[in-house]
Amino acid sequence: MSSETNFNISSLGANTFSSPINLSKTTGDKIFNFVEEHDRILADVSLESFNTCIENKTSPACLEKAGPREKLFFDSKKTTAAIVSCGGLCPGINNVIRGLVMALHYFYGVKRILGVQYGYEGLIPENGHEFIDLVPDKVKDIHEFGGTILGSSRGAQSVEKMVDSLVKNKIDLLFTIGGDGTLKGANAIGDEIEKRGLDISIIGIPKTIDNDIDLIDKSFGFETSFDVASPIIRDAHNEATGAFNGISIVKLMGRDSGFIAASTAIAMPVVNFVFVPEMDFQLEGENGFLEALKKRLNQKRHAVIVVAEGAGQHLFGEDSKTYTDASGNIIHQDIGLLLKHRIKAYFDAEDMKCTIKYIDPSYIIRSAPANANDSLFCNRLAYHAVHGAMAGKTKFVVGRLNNKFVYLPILKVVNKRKKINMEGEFWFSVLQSTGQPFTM
Ligand SMILES: Nc1ncnc2c1ncn2[C@@H]1O[C@H](COP(=O)(O)OP(=O)(O)OP(=O)(O)O)[C@@H](O)[C@H]1O
Ligand SMILES: O=P(O)(O)OC[C@H]1O[C@](O)(CO)[C@@H](O)[C@@H]1O
Repeated sequence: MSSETNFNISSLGANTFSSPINLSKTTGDKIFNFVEEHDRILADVSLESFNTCIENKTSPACLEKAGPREKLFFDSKKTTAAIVSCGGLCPGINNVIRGLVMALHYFYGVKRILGVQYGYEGLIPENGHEFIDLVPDKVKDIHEFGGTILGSSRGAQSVEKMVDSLVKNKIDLLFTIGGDGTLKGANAIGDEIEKRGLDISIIGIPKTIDNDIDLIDKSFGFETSFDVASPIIRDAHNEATGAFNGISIVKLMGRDSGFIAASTAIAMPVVNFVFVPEMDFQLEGENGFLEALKKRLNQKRHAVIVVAEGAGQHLFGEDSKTYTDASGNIIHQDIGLLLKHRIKAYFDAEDMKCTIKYIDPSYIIRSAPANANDSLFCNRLAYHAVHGAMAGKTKFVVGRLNNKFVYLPILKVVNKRKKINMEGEFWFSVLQSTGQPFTM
């Protein structure tokens, strides 16, 4: 940022709370200077020391605690904010949008807040998606609905054109709500802004139902996903017990990480087998899954199987064609259907009667409204995102880490995906709950 003007929030008169908040009490006396902060996090802290810092739960000195700052970089009277949501849907996006608008409007008095429609596409004028004016009245009830009132999209857009659009529309803050693709995009926009020497802040609010964003404790919407999946598993169990050798297969989302499938299995402990992308398993052979399933049916006469969409892709063979979406993400083949067919063929060959039901509730789960805990979480994320933005920070994400809300450089969380540790105690809890063999 070129200018070093610091606005003191109490002198802005922007606070509409009836009793003014004593910011120095809530923040301590630390005053952040935009340029120094930016350089310190992105240049001076190596990934290695950053990671050590994260592992050090007692005093993570290099992690910057989120929250209001005593001095602000942006003058709220002249500030324009924009919000964009990209990638797949996820419970809680509307809560985040609502939280951002409310915090910007009521806490800081930012009156010009623009909603960008249909993801990054909406920042390219040729696409013809108009901005929406976001005011408290417009967003006050949107937490009741799943999805995103702004719409979303996948697919590459010109970073230069997006920055041109930010400049043309006098946007000072861009809040991006999305997964690792969106965050990489946000960082690229931030780089272009830096190259041009502009005073625009780019903020990321990590969104993915898969919970695969690295470092942070959890992403919003994840908890709702297994909350919504749990009664579906209960019903799948009813289907399985309703037939002799009844088998229910439920496919849940999880492109690269199986957190939804694994967490659902623990939350609704009627699941007998879980398959996640992180695991290797065989269908055939003495120690393979089909033998284990036969054993289970002979003992209990029913079985419930939960499979993450990215699991078992090796079973399709190396020659099988892979498809990608508009953003280049792999679209996995239908593992639920493959399991159904292979199980049926196996038991036919064994001359063993069975009834198989295959249930795929993926999109129903993803488009649900946030549960209470996620609603609370989304609100907190939005609140902290606004404070970091108004203090002049850029190219950062807000997230909860070791139970504290912190600001992290975008680049640190998109380095790799978070995955289930197959040697870790979380996975052992899954094995304990399902009773499935350690290896198959
Ligand atoms: N390196 C990048 N530079 C610029 N834009 C990017 C980059 N990577 C991804 N994007 C853009 O970010 C947007 C969202 O990406 P993507 O479709 O992969 O979803 P996502 O944010 O990863 O969410 P989900 O977890 O639902 O997949 C797309 O418009 C995509 O083109
Ligand atoms: O079909 P869509 O909307 O492209 O999204 C599917 C993908 O979205 C995700 O939920 C990530 O947001 C993945 O688990 C899944 O592969």
